[in-house]
Amino acid sequence: MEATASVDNAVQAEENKLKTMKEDVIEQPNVDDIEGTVGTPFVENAKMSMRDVNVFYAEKQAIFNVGLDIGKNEVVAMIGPSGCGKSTFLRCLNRMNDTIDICRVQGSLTLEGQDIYDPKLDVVPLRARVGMVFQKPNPFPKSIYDNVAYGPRIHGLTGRKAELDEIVETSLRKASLWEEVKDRLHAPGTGLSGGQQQRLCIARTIAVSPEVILMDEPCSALDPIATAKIEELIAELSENFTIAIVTHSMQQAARVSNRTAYFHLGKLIEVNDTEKVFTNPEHELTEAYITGRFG
Ligand SMILES: Nc1ncnc2c1ncn2[C@@H]1O[C@H](COP(=O)(O)OP(=O)(O)OP(=O)(O)O)[C@@H](O)[C@H]1O
Repeated sequence: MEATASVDNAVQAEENKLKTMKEDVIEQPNVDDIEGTVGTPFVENAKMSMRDVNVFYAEKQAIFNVGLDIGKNEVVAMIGPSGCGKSTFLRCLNRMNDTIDICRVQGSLTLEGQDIYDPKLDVVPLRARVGMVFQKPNPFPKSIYDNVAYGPRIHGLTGRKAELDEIVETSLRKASLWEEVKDRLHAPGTGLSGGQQQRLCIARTIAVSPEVILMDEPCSALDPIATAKIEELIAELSENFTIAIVTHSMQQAARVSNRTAYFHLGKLIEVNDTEKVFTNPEHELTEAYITGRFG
């Protein structure tokens, strides 16, 4: 009898727990019901300014009226559920979406006041000024040296060997890779570990002296130690560069960024100082996301 009662109690306790959890879960809102962005999407010393940005893949709209500034030497993290448009928005910032035929970008997007969608603007120098590091490290099938020297060569930054050597060394140092590779600069870049390859890709981006670095989930293919190295590096890089990073990891956003932008269903819901977003979010959707309560 006693044993049955204690089983009943345990079952009841479990049911109560499930009920409370269910009450905590919130339903996905209708995209049409979300209006505007709360917090501080705009800053005074903006390096890049985006206003009324709408993005379509053929007929399907992926980004709705997004307005956001990225301040000089700031690290802005973009977070949100899968498919909310983080990567699409990031790729607008150096016209990477131009490579997708069905993608249309509308709105105003400027770099230091210059319209980056001006039809007269050449995207090659734009992509040097606004460099990009991808999810999966993608070194060229060339030596470590040539990976880093590639950009300066094609952009004609220097024709002199000594200067190129200097750019390669400085870029590898800034990417915290120099000590690990200085004795094998002519070995293939693809022979490095995943974390080293990603730092090589960062060195390659830095080598053309970008002003802004876009990072699209730069650590998602890396182990925790390699991830920690890249996160440390992001903090160092922010002294000289402006950085926008898309990440699935809320811990990573909290560790590396100054401001965090929360996207949901293609809308920018909240932008605030990172500490505020993770400790005292202004919008209920942000709170639901960071506490893992989406149904
Ligand atoms: N090349 C494409 N063609 C058509 N639709 C696309 C394309 N790329 C993205 N989309 C759609 O646009 C929306 C936003 O996708 P996006 O990849 O920007 O989201 P995300 O937040 O970065 O997602 P994830 O976190 O899963 O990478 C999604 O509905 C996606 O299916």
